[in-house]
Amino acid sequence: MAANPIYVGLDTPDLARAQALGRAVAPHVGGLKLGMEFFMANGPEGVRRMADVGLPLFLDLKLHDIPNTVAGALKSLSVLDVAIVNVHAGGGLAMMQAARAACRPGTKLIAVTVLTSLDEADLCTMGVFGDPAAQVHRLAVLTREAGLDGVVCSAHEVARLSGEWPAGLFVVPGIRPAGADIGDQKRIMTPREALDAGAGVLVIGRPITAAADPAAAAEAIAATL
Ligand SMILES: O=c1ccn([C@@H]2O[C@H](COP(=O)(O)O)[C@@H](O)[C@H]2O)c(=O)[nH]1
Repeated sequence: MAANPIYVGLDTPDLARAQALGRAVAPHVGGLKLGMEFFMANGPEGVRRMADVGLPLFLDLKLHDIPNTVAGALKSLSVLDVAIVNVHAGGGLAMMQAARAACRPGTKLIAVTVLTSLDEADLCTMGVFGDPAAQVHRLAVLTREAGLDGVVCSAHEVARLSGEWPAGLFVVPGIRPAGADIGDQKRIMTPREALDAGAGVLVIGRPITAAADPAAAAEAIAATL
């Protein structure tokens, strides 16, 4: 999608910190990802302020509700010129179709399949049995049927999905440079491996934002790609 596939996850409620981080890493990345933590604190105006950094924005709100409600949320968000927005594929086909119809033209609409913080044992506790890859695949097929532009998945599933859906956008979190702290992520891969597997966007948060020098961390990761 982007020449530089790195989107930095700015998980902070602090607008000034998000702006400072965004400006610091801007020369080394392709976009910025704003999630619930940022949006709950700063709202649409915060997103507009982050647009001033001059990079494409991924608004990672993971909308998940009945079709009418998700469509309404996307209509409200359509005042924002963001590159990517998302819903949860677990909301079902009708919800994703309603989201597609309501999404601002020009904004890529993608769906989260199985969170990268979940492994096979976690899925088992929710009554989903077997390798996460099977559930990711089921939800990606549903997402494509609904007419969305791509999915969020881990790097472990992206090779199969990108082979079957050549035009799809594959956004991959759970990215960890070798030796980095894993934190709460479970299905991880290095930036280089994820890119080679078929990722279009690499979502990288703490390995960059928690580094002593975020710009240097972003530059070092970009140099591996
Ligand atoms: O399955 C998913 C979907 C979204 N995320 C988001 O990506 C970043 C990852 O941050 P790290 O600090 O690199 O772990 C974070 O904002 C998540 O909300 C995800 O990790 N997995």
